[in-house]
Formats: sequence, C-alpha cells, structure tokens
Amino acid sequence: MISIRLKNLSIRIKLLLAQGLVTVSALMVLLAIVLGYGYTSFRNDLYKDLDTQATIIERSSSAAILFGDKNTTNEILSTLKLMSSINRAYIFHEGALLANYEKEGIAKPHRQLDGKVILQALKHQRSSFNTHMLIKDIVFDGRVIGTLFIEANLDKLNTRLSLLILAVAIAAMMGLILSLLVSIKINKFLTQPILSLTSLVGKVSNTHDYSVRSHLLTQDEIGSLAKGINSMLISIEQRDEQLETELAKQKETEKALDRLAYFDTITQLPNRHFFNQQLPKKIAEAARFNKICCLMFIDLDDFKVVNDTYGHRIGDQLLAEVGQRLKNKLKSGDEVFRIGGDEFAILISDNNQFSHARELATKVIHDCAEKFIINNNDLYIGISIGISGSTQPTIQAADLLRSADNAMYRAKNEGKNNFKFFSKEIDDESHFRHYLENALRGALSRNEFEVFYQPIVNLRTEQIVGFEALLRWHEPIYGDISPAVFIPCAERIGVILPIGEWVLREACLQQKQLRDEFGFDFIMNVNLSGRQLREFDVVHKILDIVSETGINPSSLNIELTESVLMDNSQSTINKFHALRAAGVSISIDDFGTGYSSLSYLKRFPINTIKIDRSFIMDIAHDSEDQAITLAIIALANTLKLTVVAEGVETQEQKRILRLNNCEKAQGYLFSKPLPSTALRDTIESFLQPLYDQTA
Ligand SMILES: Nc1nc2c(ncn2[C@@H]2O[C@H](COP(=O)(O)OP(=O)(O)OP(=O)(O)O)[C@@H](O)[C@H]2O)c(=O)[nH]1
Repeated sequence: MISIRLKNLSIRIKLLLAQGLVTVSALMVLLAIVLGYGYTSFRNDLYKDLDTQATIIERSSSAAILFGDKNTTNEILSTLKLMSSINRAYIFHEGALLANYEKEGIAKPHRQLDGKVILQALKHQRSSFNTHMLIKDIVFDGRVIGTLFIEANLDKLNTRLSLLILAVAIAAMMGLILSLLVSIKINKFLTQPILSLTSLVGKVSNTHDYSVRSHLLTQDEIGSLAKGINSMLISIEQRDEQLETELAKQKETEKALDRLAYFDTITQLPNRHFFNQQLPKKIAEAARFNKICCLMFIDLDDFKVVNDTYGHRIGDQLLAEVGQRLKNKLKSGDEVFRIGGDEFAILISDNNQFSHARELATKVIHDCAEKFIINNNDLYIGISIGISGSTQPTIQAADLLRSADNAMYRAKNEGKNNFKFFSKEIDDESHFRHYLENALRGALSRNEFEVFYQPIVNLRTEQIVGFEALLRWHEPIYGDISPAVFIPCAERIGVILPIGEWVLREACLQQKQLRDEFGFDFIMNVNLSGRQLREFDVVHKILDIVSETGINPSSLNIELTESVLMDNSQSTINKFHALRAAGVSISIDDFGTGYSSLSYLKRFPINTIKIDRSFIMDIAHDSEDQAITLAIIALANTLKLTVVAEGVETQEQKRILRLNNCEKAQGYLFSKPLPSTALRDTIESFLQPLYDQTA
C-alpha cells in the first residue's frame, strides 16, 4: 500500500524523501558517534579524577590508618566536601569502619553495624546511571592496611552529556534544514527538465499538436531524451502530414469515383445508375404528398444521322448541350438524367392532371428545336418524349420506366418531335409489340414466312425482266402481318440476320428455278437491311448463297434504302465494291425520300435507282412530283443507271414514265406481289402477247 503510494508520488517529492532519508540517517550516525565519544570521554575524566582523589586519600591517610587515628582520617575524608560529585566515602581498617564522609542529604551507615558487614554490602552495590562506585585497597610498604570506598554521583557527567545532546541536536536540525533547502534547489534543477518534457508530452497527447518542440538542448541524458522526443514528434508530424495528404487524395479519388459512378462524363448530368436509385425514392415521396410522380422519357430524333454526318465528337457536344437545355427548363425539385446513348429522363412531381409535365414537355421540345451551333456547324435536333406517372407508392420503378418508354415509342411512330402520355392504347400496342417480338423469334423455325415476288417490267417491251422478293409473315393468331410492322421489330431484336439470309436463299433458288424453266435470267431484287449490311462478313454470306444456289451473280440485285446508305463508312463502301466486283448489282430503294440523295450516287457503286412510290402516285396530277420524277429519270440516264419506278398503278402513270424514258417499273398495274406458285402463270401471261404476235 505504502509502496504504491510512494510510486504515485511525483519524482520531485520522491527525490526529496530519498535525500531526507539519507541526510537523517547520516545525522543519526553522526549523533551517535558524537554522543558516544562525548559520553566516554566525560566518564573517563570522571573516573580519572576519582582515581586521583583516591590515590591522594590513600597517601595522605596511610599513616593515620596505621595508627587507627579516626580523627585524622575523618578530616582527610572531609576534604572531599570540595568535590560536589562525591556522595560518600568510607575507610575501613581491620574490618571496622574507621572514617566516613557523607554529602549533605545522604544517609549515614548505621554506627552499630560491623565494618566488615558494611564493606561487604558496599562491594555488592553496582554502578548505576546516576552513581559510580570505587573501592581501593590502601597499601603501605607493600601491605594492605585498609580499604577506601568512594561513591560518586554522575550528575555533572549527565549534565554535560545533555548539553552535548542539545548542541548536537540543534546542529543536526540546522544541518537537516540546510540539506532540505539545498535538496529542494538541486531537485528543482534536476527535475525541471523532466517535468517540462512531461508537460510537453501531456500537451501533445491532449491537443494532438505535433508541431511543438522541446528546447532542452543539453548534452546530458535528458537532452538526449528531449532530442528523441523531438525527432519522434517530427516523424509523427511528417506521418500525419503524409496521412493527411493521402487521406485528401483518397477523398478526392472517392469523389471522382463517386462522380464517375453517378454522373455522366459527357453531359455532367446524373447517370442511369443514379436515376435507378432516385426513381423509387421519387415514387415514394410523391405518394406521401399525394402527388403524381412523373417520368419523362426523352429520346433524340435521328441522332444517328448527326453522328454519321458530323462525327461522334460533335454528337457528344450536342448531347451535352441538349442536357443543358433540358436542365435550364426545370423547376426546383425536378431532376434530369442521361440514362442512355441519346436518352434522357426527367423526374418531376405534378400536382394534378399532368399539367406541369405537359407544360415542361412543350417547353423542352420547343427549346431543343432551336438551332445548336457546335464547332461552327448549325445543327437541329428533334426530341420525342414519353410521359408516364403514378400516385401509387406500390408502382414499380421499372413499370413506370417501361410505360414512359412505350409512350416515347408511340411519339416516334407518330412522326417524332412530340410528346405522348402513356395510355391504355399505348399499353395494348406495347403488349402487341412484345408479343410480336417473341413470336418473331420462332417464326422462321415454324415456317411462318413466305417469300412473295413482285414482277418488274420493262416498260418498252412490257415483259417481266425481274422480281422484287418481298417477305410475308403468316402469323397464326393475328394473320398476315405487314413487313412495315415486323421488319423494324426483327431489326430491333436482331432476328433480321437469319431471316434475311433465308429470304436471300429462297429468292436465289426461285431465280434458278425460273431460269431453268424459262431459259431467261430474271433479275432477282432482294432487300438488305442496315443491320445485315453492318455484319462484317455480309459479302461472303451473299456470295456463298449465290454460288450455293448456282445463280448467275449478275442476276442478283441487292436493294438498299437511303437510310442504310447514310452509313457511308469506308467499310460499307468496300462491301459495295466487293459485291460489284463479284458481278452483283446494287440499287437504291425508295429514292428521293431520304437525305442528300444525290451525293450517294457519286459515292457508291450503284447500278439502279428505284423511284419511291410517293412520287409516282401523283405523277399524273401533281406537276411537282412529275418534275422530280422526270429529273430523277434524266439524272439516272445521264449517269447510265437503270431506273425503276415503284408503285405504278395506272396506265397514265405508265404512259408518262415510258414517254420520259423510264426503263422499268413495278406496281399493281402489272402485278401484285405473288407467291412462288403463281409466278409461272404470270410470266406466261406476260409472254402471251408475244406468242400471239409471232403466231
Ligand atoms: N456521340 C455519341 N453517340 C452515341 C452515344 N451513345 C450512343 N450514341 C449513338 O446514338 C445513336 C442512337 O440512335 P437511336 O436512338 O437508336 O436512333 P436515332 O438515330 O436517334 O433514331 P430514332 O431514335 O429512331 O429517332 C446511335 O447511333 C449510337 O451510336 C454517345 O455517347 N455519344
């Protein structure tokens, strides 16, 4: 317990206690030595004095003793009166008490007692703290003639001893005080640096301020300790700084990663990941305040054209600017996200009847229709918006998104650059679309497709010179479905590739069969979709089918729409050249409906132009359509391209076309698309006038 208490004392007190203990011990030893020495020397002085006195008495009293002279011996003893330290003295002669001396106040021996008895009793007395006994034989001429007994008191010795003790004690006390004062000074000197180091360490541990330093730069151990602490503090400070820098870096990296994870780098808008997190929150929040959670799904119209015409860099900048325009139109609380390639989403909450959504959609469509100037290019872009909304907290985010997507799809289908609210009708339509998508995947293996062939007639000879292969789908539930409906669907889900290959093979086989039958190489026109054309091995596949079916490559004509030609990359152009080199010819379908048509004629190795039915339809009544058609025919003839008019339905149309040197035509006037089983008879029916002429 005590040792624990001692351990807990400060170093200064501990040192003081240790020094005090040493000083007191040293003083005690000194005191003991001084007192021992004093006592011994005082006692020896006293004993010597007594001995001297006894010898004097012996010498002066021996004659009186020999003669038994009591008076003289008593007189001699009475001289002891002068010595205050002698209590009593007796001289015995021949067994009897001869003379005696007692100090005043000391009891005399009993006169009647025999001297021998007294002497014997005295001999048995011992020296005590207060008295000292001396018994000495009195010798004369070598013969013992009597005995001297002296009893001295030690009062003087004790008094001197007490004085000595007092003096030594005072000296010791003063020494102790002096040593204490000196110790305090020395301790302060010794412990001050340690205490200052302790307080420095305490301060550091309390404040975590590692910039403080000890200024104890002495050469002793404490100086070394201070240096050690300083260098430790420097290391900690450096490590701290390093940690702080690393922490700051880490935070920045986390921030950057966070930004990357949640923000789109092109538009700086929150991305799809963020959108997926926000949508369920917005649904719950709107339901809580009894509002509609509105989702606007925005898709740019024909953005691919921008990319293809101006390049991806400009496409990216346009995306960023569109994002900014959308953002500028938002009210507080609305949020815009870039959720895909050219897709944006806006989350808003609407009080009633989608009024805010309607207003916002109108505004952003109007705003985005304004000119964008990017890298000195004037760009225009439309946006199609689908809007869905719900007040139900239970609505699934994915369902809301799908509804908005379907509404957007409808907006696209209705001419783009507008907005549509999700409705029951759109829902039914999207269900139908999904049904079609699923049904399309197995249609080929279920033999639900059939190729029809529409004759192409030479307007001069009025004979069939070729066919356009047209795909038909006999869907078991919905019946025949228009290619305009299912072809884009097949393109979207990718099944257009096997279907397109199948159509090509069927058409080539049919061509071979007709050639074998009629000995004439009918030109077989087969449509190729953009998706097929993008396949890297499309040329090989076409030529493989050509050689596999044994047709003449020059009897195959690949039809491509203008929108397909818009992908004017070098690899596409190379594919065209490869087909041409193999003898396969190429025509542009629906000519005049696409973009900058004329430039394709120069860039692509094309053989034939097919004038779109929309121009032919009114050729007899609409002077503009007629002018365009005739210009296209003239252009084709100048460029030595074959020209085919599509959708010819009347004799008048045929007349105008023939008059203006249009080489070929197809349309209901000549024949509808026919199943393969009807081809033979149709060809025969066209040949009949010839037979009749020659008959
Ligand atoms: N510049 C650029 N283009 C992108 C990016 N992501 C996707 N795209 C392109 O955006 C185009 C999106 O095309 P779609 O939406 O399918 O078609 P579209 O041409 O916009 O036609 P519609 O949507 O039918 O009006 C594709 O050509 C993609 O290659 C991108 O980050 N930057």
